[in-house]
Amino acid sequence: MHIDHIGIAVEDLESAVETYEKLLDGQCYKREVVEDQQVETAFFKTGQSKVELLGATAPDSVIAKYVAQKGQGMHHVAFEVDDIHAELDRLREEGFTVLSEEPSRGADNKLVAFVHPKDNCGVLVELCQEQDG
Ligand SMILES: CC[C@@H](C(=O)O)C(=O)SCCNC(=O)CCNC(=O)[C@H](O)C(C)(C)COP(=O)(O)OP(=O)(O)OC[C@H]1O[C@@H](n2cnc3c(N)ncnc32)[C@H](O)[C@@H]1OP(=O)(O)O
Ligand SMILES: [Co+2]
Repeated sequence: MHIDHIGIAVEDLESAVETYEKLLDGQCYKREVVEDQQVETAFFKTGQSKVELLGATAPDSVIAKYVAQKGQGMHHVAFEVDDIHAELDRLREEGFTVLSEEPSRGADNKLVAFVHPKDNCGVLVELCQEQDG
């Protein structure tokens, strides 16, 4: 298991991309809309991990709700795993609240699922697994 990315909720994706291009002295290498999550993502490489900027694509997106309540900032940490189904079963058995029955399609050709922040010392955790093809 390793940290795949940190997710940062932003108000205005264009302006956040400009800021992070300056901050990290590098280009955003990928932009992708993920309809299931009602977000647009912008990715930056930082060594073996990534920074994922997240802008809402709809007023009822979880990102719009988060930014309205807490303002822009760190939204989640994502751990890449080899077998997301096995890992979710293990976490359920340990008593963690997994936020969906099944993983769904995330950005960057990954399957993703989330664990409630109340179980992780206030941090929303994403698990992700590379999909074939
Ligand atoms: C692009 C796809 C994918 C990828 O490939 O990387 C992504 O990253 S998608 C990212 C966006 N999607 C998600 O976050 C999906 C999972 N999240 C959820 O299901 C919800 O956001 C939530 C975590 C269940 C919270 O939703 P809800 O219960 O409706 O929100 P509330 O506003 O009522 O909050 C309840 C409680 O939880 C605290 N909270 C909410 N979000 C976070 C957060 N990101 N980090 C830490 N804490 C969070 C919120 O403050 C409330 O706390 P209390 O007020 O103390 O009750
Ligand atoms: Co993410």
